[in-house]
Amino acid sequence: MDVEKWVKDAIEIRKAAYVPYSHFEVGACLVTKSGKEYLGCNIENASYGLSNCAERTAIFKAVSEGEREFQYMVIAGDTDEPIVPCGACRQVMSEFCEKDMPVLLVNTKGDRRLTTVGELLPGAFSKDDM
Ligand SMILES: O=c1ccn([C@H]2C[C@H](O)[C@@H](CO)O2)c(=O)[nH]1
Ligand SMILES: [Zn+2]
Repeated sequence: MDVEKWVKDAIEIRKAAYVPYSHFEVGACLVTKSGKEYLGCNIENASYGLSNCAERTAIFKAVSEGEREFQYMVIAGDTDEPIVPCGACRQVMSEFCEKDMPVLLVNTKGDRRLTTVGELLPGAFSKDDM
């Protein structure tokens, strides 16, 4: 567990964010059980609703490369309190990550809040509900 590196990398990847509309840079570091990092940033669009959050960018990068087993996620933003993920990202995290997977929410000042996928979206809709 190299949490300090994952935090550093989540903060750093914010530089890649494409945010001409919100100017709000977000970074995410998703770590596989084998220890590989997938980094994501938010990518906006002139058609605002098509924007993709940093968390989903990281998850979709990993899944599209064949990864399915994840151990940890860090999400970073320049927020007063540790950043919180949106509802869409909570649902996508629930699809691919175990409920007890730790999610570390951070800001650039160094504040941190450790939570889990299940705590972020209790009662998530899943394949068992169909
Ligand atoms: O946890 C979050 C919250 C917001 N955003 C993005 C979406 C949009 O590009 C910008 C403002 O909402 O921040 C993320 O990427 N992750
Ligand atoms: Zn989101």
